[in-house]
Parts: sequence; structure tokens; C-alpha cells
Amino acid sequence: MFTWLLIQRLFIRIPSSSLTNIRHSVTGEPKHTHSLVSFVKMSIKGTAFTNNSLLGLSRTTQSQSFGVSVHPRTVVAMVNRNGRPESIVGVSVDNVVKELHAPTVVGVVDPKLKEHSAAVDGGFDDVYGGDIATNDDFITPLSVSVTRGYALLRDPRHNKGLGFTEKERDSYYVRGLLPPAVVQQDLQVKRTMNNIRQYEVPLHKYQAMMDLQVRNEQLFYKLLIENVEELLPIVYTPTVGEACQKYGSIFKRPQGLFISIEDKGRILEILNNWPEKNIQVIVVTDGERILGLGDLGCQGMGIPVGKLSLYTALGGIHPSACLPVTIDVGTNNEKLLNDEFYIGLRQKRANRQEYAELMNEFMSAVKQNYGEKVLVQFEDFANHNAFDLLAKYSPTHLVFNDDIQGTASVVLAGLIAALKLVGGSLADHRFLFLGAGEAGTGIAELIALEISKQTQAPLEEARKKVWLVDSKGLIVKSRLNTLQHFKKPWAHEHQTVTDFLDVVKAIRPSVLIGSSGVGQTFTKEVVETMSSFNEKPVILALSNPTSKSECTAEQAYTWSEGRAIFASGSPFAPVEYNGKVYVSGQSNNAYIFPGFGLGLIISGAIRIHDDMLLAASEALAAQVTHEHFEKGLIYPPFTNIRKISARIAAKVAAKAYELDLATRHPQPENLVAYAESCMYSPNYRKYR
Ligand SMILES: O=C([O-])CC(=O)C(=O)O
Ligand SMILES: [Mg+2]
Repeated sequence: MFTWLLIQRLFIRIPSSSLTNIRHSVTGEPKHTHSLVSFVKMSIKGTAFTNNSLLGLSRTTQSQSFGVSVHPRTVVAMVNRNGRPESIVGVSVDNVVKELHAPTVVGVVDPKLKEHSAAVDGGFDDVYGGDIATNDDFITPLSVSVTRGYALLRDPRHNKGLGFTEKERDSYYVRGLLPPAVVQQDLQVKRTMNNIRQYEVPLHKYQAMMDLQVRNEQLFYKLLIENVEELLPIVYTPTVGEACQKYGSIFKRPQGLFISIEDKGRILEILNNWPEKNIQVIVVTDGERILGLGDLGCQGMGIPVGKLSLYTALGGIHPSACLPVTIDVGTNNEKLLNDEFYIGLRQKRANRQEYAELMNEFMSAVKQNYGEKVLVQFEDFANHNAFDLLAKYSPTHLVFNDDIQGTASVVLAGLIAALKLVGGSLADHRFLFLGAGEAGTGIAELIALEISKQTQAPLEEARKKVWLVDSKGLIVKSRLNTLQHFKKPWAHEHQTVTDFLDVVKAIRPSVLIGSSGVGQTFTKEVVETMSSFNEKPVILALSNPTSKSECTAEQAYTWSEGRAIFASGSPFAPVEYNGKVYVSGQSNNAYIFPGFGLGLIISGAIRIHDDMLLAASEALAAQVTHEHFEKGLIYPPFTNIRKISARIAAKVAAKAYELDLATRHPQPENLVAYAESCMYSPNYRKYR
């Protein structure tokens, strides 16, 4: 293995000049029995390299260019007897080895080549066939595929704009294509931030940020990382919600994959149209429940794009390893169906069976293409599909539902922290939820799980501390037969109560959590009632975007006379009440999923376990300092989020090792340092 890793690194440094000539340097008439790997290990001299001359390699199918199927983005190279690469013969595109076309410079040798050879006696079987992602997957993809000349300035992943140095302008053939000034990246950040601050309308700032992302990705991430508190509400909630509503009008360039029901049977092919092959995280939505805004169909794409930009900025996942996907099965949103600028299929949502078949094809294709360890994050699916998909694919895939599990983990973290302010243990409190969907039941279950672990009480007992209200009122035993399955565990013994204020009075909770997607439901009376029997009522208004928040920060502080411990899903500015400034926290899964995902990737986890969510909650809660508590905060500020994410990642990874769900061995000694070392940096670097 050592040799192979060495080769990977050597390849990246191969000068482009040696690549432009490869067609003439690669030769030979490999014997039919040679596997690709043994071919790679041979030093063959002879005539020009053509596809045909390599066809003899195939032990599998001849239908692809070389008849040899290898993992995507694999450089096939010949090495000499000392193991040094002498020439590159091709690169796999769409899992097929293709000639390497100048002026593309490529560098990754995939160690899976070796494993496959071992597994199938020196030859290659179908790489789609099984768990090809093994211990040797890269943490951060090393692939470098850099064009040059004018095309380089149009390549957002590598464009540096005026940041190209004098030397780079010559070696990349961009001299004359840029004005003479060379600008440091820091100055570019300053200038771009100045421009963005000129816009008063948040949506215009969003558009400016998206334009930057598709123009100069490194600058986009540097801006986002260095100004995270200011830009998070732009690229994420609440502005991303408005962007989705208007996505048809503002759409310019695709930032993710659109897979529609009409593409049934062709999903694998579509995945291969995406330019990157080494995917580690997919965020997928079907647009049916975008934030609290409802069915936005295909225009939900803003959400996977936004979530993945946080995976990179907050969690350090390499942007090339992130794939946003929107599954378009139609929309039931009449307004969109009649909107001339709508960009999705103009039809009602597909029926259950068609939907299930499409999702199944997608999930199979994803595993086939990217292996066992690709993380699939389900985002903003409607309740019924969200629970079903998670249950169906958890046993076979690395799947995570952000709205159920991510939100649960972030809220539990906030509650663990809040206990320092309100006193007692979790089991001493009573929790009331307005909203019994993904977030509500997901949080409820994680709270119950933690109580059960802490008190050794059975889970069913622990659940009795938690009460949920849905659109029909308090969830109680007498409603059991008509309840959806995910609500059933919360049907406790109690008389029917329908009015929410009456429920608050009857249950007398110490913690009130809103997750129904309906704004302004924590009324003055509700907050006053909470404050009448709690010295410090904990009030979490989780629904997004801001317009759907159950109450505002100002309302919570005013109506509770400054006593509420308040956090919300979308951010609120600090509030002044009676001469004191109150800073509320943002109880948003953005604290959790980037670090959680990083933890899965660095440990090579193949499945998710609830204990990993608990580990993430504890790691986040541990980041809240005395100074934060003094301000009434139950979450640390986002400013240090990359450090926080590394700590979350370390705890999640440690749990994966403990549960034997990790596949990257040996376990790094210092997981925090390791997580930090794996994080993507947007600072400009040399390409060769
Ligand atoms: O995106 C967010 O801000 C949080 C979230 O997952 C949702 O509200 O669905
Ligand atoms: Mg969501």
C-alpha cells in the first residue's frame, strides 16, 4: 500500500510537458492475460498508444473504450521497476479508461486498483459490483484536473482571477487575458465583501454570492469562512428560502444534478455526467417540504446547494467531493405549475410506486458509483417519505436525515447546555412540542434516548417526559388508531386537548419547542403562561425561515420579561430589553451536519448509529463556555465553527471506532488534530 500512496503523490507533481506527449510515450502489446494492474507495473516500450492496442487487456467487457472498467478519476500509469511512474496512459472518465487529452493535467492513482486486482486475481471485475470504497479511500480527494488558458479563467474550481501571480500567468497561458494588476487573495476578499455589502436586498447578496461560487470557488469559500456570521443568513436560512421560491427567475448556471422521473432507467448515466467522480457527500431533496415553505418542486435545489456549501465552509469537506441533487417527480404547488418561469417538470407529483422506484434506482446508482461510504443526506422531504426513506436505506447505506437527526442533535446540544442555566437534569424537565413531524419526533426521540441512558429507565418511560401537539391537538392515547406511525410512541394517557394554549396550561412544560413550520404560534399568552410557572422558560422557535418562526427573539424576551432562554432556527439580531442586550442562539442543524459528516468521512464509517448523534450533541454542548452562558447563549457563536466542527467530527469518529462501524484503520491518535488536518482550505495554492 505504501508504494501506491507514494505513487499517488508523485503523480500530482508530474509536469504537464510529460503529459502532453503521453500518446507517443505509451506503447506496447500487453498480453491478454495481463490485468490492468500488472500492465501498470510494466515498463513497455514500443509504438503509439491507441485504444485498440489496449483492448487485449480486458477480462471483462469489451464494450467500453478499453474494455476495462476502473474506478472514476483513476489515472492509469506505467511505472518502472522501482515503482516510479514513467508515463500516464489514460484517465478514467465515466468509469472507463480514456485517453488523456492535453492540456488536462491529472493526478490520482486510485489504490482500489490494487485491491481489485487482489480480489479478482489480478484482473478487474465490475467496479459497480460491490463495496469498492474500502479503507484506502482518500479523505480529501487528491485529484487535480486543471485546464489552462482561457478555459482556466472559466473554471470556477481553479480560477483565481486577478489572484494569478506573474509566474502563473505565464505557465497557465493566461497572460493578456487579465488586466496587469496582481491582487492578493485577502484584498480580493475585502473588495468582494465591499461589493456584497452594497446590496441592500438579501436576495441580491445571495445572487452575488452564487455568481462568485460559479466564478471563483476558492474566493467564495474564503469569504464565507472569514465572514461566516454575516454570510450564513445569505447563503443559508433565511435568504436561501426566498431564493428557492424565486429559483426559476434567478437560475443562471446549474450547481447540482437534476434527476427527473422522466430519467427513470438512466440515473447511473446521469450521475456520470457530473464532472466530479470522487464524491463523498450527497445532499438530496425532492423539494416537497422546503424549510417551512412547503412544496417548491424542482426549485428546492437551492437547499442542497446551500447545505453543501456549509459542508465545505463549516466542515471542511472538499467542494469537489460534494454533490447536490434534486429529484424532480413533479410538484403539487399550483402556483409554480402556472408560473411561466418554473424550471421543473410541469406535472403533479408522481404516485407512491413510481416515486419509490425512482428513489430506489437513485440509491442503488449512488452506491454503485461512489461506493459504500458515500454519505447521502436527505433534506427537506415531506414527513411520510422522510421517515420511510430513512428506515428503508439505513440498513444498507450511509444515510442521514438532517431534518430528523441533525435537528435532533443540535436541539439536544442546546438543551444540555441550557441545563447549566436552568438547573436539573434532562429527566427533571418536561418537554412540549408544537409540531410532530420530522424535527419534532426526531428531537423527542433523541431526548428520550438520552434520558433513558442517563437514568437507566426504559425508553418507553423516558418518552413520557415528552409531549407533542400536531394540527389536531395534543397527541394522546385515544387518538392512537388514527395517528401516523411516527407519532404513535408519543400518544400518552391524557384527556383530549385541542387548543394549544390549553395544552401549555395542562402540561406545564419547562421546555417549549416549535417545529411545525407555522409562524407566530407562540403567542403572547403562550409565552406569558410559560413564564408564569417557570423561572427561566426554555423556548425554542425552530421553524424556518424567519417568517415561519414561532415567535421572534424580541417577543420571547419581552413577553417573558427577559427571563426566557431563547434560540431559533433562523437567526435574530440581538434584542435590547429594559436596558439589557439579549443575544439569542441559532438552533440550526448547520452546527451539526458539517462536523458530523466530517467525522463519518475521516473514520470511513459505513453506517450511522444514534449514539453518534448523542456524541455530536455532547461535543457541541461542551463548546459553550462560561462567557456564552453569561449572555444567555446555549450555543457557541458560529465564528469558531470550523474548530467546533473538528471537535464534533472527532467525537463522531471516536464513536464510529467504538461501535466498530469505522473502516479506516488504524484509528488516528489525536482525532481532533486529524480532523483539522483533513479540512479543505480555500487559500490559493500552486497547481503544479
Ligand atoms: O435549513 C435549515 O435552516 C434547517 C433545516 O434543515 C430546515 O429548516 O429544514
Ligand atoms: Mg432541512
